[in-house]
Amino acid sequence: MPVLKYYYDLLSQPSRAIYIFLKLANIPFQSCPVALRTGEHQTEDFKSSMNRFQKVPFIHHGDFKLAESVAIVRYLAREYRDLVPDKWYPAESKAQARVDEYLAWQHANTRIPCATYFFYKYIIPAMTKSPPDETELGKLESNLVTCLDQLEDLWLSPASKYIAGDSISVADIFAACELEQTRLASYDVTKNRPILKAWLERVREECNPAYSEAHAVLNKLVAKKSQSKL
Ligand SMILES: N[C@@H](CCC(=O)N[C@@H](CS)C(=O)NCC(=O)O)C(=O)O
Repeated sequence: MPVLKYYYDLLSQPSRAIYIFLKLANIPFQSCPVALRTGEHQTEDFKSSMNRFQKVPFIHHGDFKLAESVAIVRYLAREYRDLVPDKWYPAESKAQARVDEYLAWQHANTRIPCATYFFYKYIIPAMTKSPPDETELGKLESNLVTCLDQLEDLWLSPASKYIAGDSISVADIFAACELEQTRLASYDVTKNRPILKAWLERVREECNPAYSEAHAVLNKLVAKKSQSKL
């Protein structure tokens, strides 16, 4: 098996998801951090030699280069089938299809609402040094609320312990990493949401210590932000 190089930034939600998966599956990899904040991904050289989409996460597996977190997780689950515990991406057709159903759904229905809210409330004000437009922020918050309602109503309720059923899978890792990002925008996704809160606690616990390791930088920034408000 060729060396697996993993390129990521732990402040990126899909980067954390793949990082946690690699750790939980005991897949050996060479760690290749990319600091998005320095813009190192924006050069022509990066585009031609590293990742043509100029985003993280991505992998180089020998000569093979692959981007897009969902494609990466599926590829790794196939390539390292002997290492990866089945629960993370089940081999059985229908169980795998249920995980895939969420991975397809989440792009538009979890990632976009969470990431857009985070970007508008946290990144843009940090860049422009001015507060976000309240009307626009209200619209984005309402999209986020819809996303959380749907996670509870369509995926976790009434009896589903995890996103894809009774067993934890990569679907839960992807969802949790997106939701965690909103803490930086001072949004508590678990407030008045006992189902989501219990699920998130289960996921954190079952994915530790990899989960905490992946979220350490984000947790530090959240703590710094709340201290600056005191
Ligand atoms: N659909 C892609 C999304 C990748 C993505 O949007 N990455 C962001 C960080 S979360 C990025 O690299 N942004 C840098 C930029 O757009 O300049 C995936 O799932 O891997």
